[in-house]
Amino acid sequence: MTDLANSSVIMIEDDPVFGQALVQRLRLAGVTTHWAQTAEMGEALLRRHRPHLVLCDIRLPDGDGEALMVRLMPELGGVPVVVMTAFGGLDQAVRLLRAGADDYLAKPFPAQRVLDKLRAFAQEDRGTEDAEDLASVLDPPGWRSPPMLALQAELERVASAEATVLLTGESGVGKGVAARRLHALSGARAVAPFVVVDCAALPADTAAAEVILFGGDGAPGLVESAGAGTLFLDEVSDLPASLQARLLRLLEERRFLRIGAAEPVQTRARIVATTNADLPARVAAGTFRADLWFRLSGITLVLPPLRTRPGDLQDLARHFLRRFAKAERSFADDGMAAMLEHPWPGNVRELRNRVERAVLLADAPALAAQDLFPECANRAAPPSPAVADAPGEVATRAEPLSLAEARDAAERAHIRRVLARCGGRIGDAAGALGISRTTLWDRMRRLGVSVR
Ligand SMILES: Nc1ncnc2c1ncn2[C@@H]1O[C@H](COP(=O)(O)OP(=O)(O)OP(=O)(O)O)[C@@H](O)[C@H]1O
Repeated sequence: MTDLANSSVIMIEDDPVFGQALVQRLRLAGVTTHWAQTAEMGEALLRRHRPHLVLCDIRLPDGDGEALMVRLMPELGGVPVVVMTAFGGLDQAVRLLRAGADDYLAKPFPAQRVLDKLRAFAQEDRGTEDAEDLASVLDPPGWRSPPMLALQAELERVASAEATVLLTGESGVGKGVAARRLHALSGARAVAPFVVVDCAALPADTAAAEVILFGGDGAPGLVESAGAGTLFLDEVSDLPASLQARLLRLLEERRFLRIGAAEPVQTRARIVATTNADLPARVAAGTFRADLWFRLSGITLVLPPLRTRPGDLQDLARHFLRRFAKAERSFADDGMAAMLEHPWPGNVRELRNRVERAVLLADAPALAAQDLFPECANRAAPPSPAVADAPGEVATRAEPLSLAEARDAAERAHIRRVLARCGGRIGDAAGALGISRTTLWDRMRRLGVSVR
């Protein structure tokens, strides 16, 4: 991935001027950049996307970037985190490095430094799974059931048209994958860009959002960057009212105005939007424009929930197992039975996360129900294995653990398990844990874990 066209960054930065300049520069380099201006928005973005790099400012209007990162880093699965500090924030940056962040940049810094880091991290092969997911766009696993074959046929039918397509379905069901599949099927369009607009993450400030979408100050926006490709409006129901009007005009006239420009620009991009919200209900409630809904929903394709596709579930589970397991692993009979019974409220995303976690935590080669659904095992036989693994210190105490103690105990137990699985080899364990060797040593020292 030294070519940055397939890479993505989530940036959490509240300074509109610095943030916008950086976003534009990264996007010009072909990096898909999601920008959150608050800690809350950043957390929402990180729960939905696995970027190749997280850039996080330390001071945010609604909280502390340090606390946010310390809380989320364990869930990021090895995605590198680079902290941005203003003058005077060095102490916090150092604390974050100790807590597992990968690097820091002291502001102001040129955008090129971020691009260099992206390349360097990519060479360390610490990228995330989304790029691999893209590879499966040509033949998506778990698209064999009758409803998915019907969806595939519909995508093929509408692929070469220009018409706007709306993809609906529950969260995590694979709407993003379907949008990429549509793009890949669309002939000449497939070699043009596929540009993602994360509608939920556009800045609340309309002018700033308009610059990102339509461009300004001589720089193109996302609509223009899509060229003759696909403009993918993810979670379009989250588009603020002011931007709904601009989008409607774009759909009707196929033209837009760069901010501050006099001449409109024509777009040849095809628009594909997704939503997991009930848009007609939003229209009825007056929070989504009826005319925009009408324009968007001409061709609406619905992705069925995973619980209605048991055959696909098995295919997908095996796909994720192959992807996350380095050694030979399988599903135990009770593991597969439990998966077939589970209602999968988080759909394919939940399945992916459960298999990934089970591969890392389970000791036996065959993943059992308790590895895939540890919350059920814990309910049946408290205390949790993670806590019981930390002898004396916590398991025998009568009063409840503080959050920090519980986190340390779980982390300590997990590091011990992974180290044991890797035969005590620090490099392998760090790789499996998605952290650097230095970070692992540091954590082991702090948590009192030794290599036996
Ligand atoms: N058929 C598939 N093969 C491999 N991975 C898949 C497949 N379908 C979905 N995924 C993975 O599941 C996760 C969720 O998929 P995706 O983002 O497309 O869902 P979504 O319906 O757009 O979710 P949301 O509405 O929450 O944005 C992603 O990591 C995606 O790569």
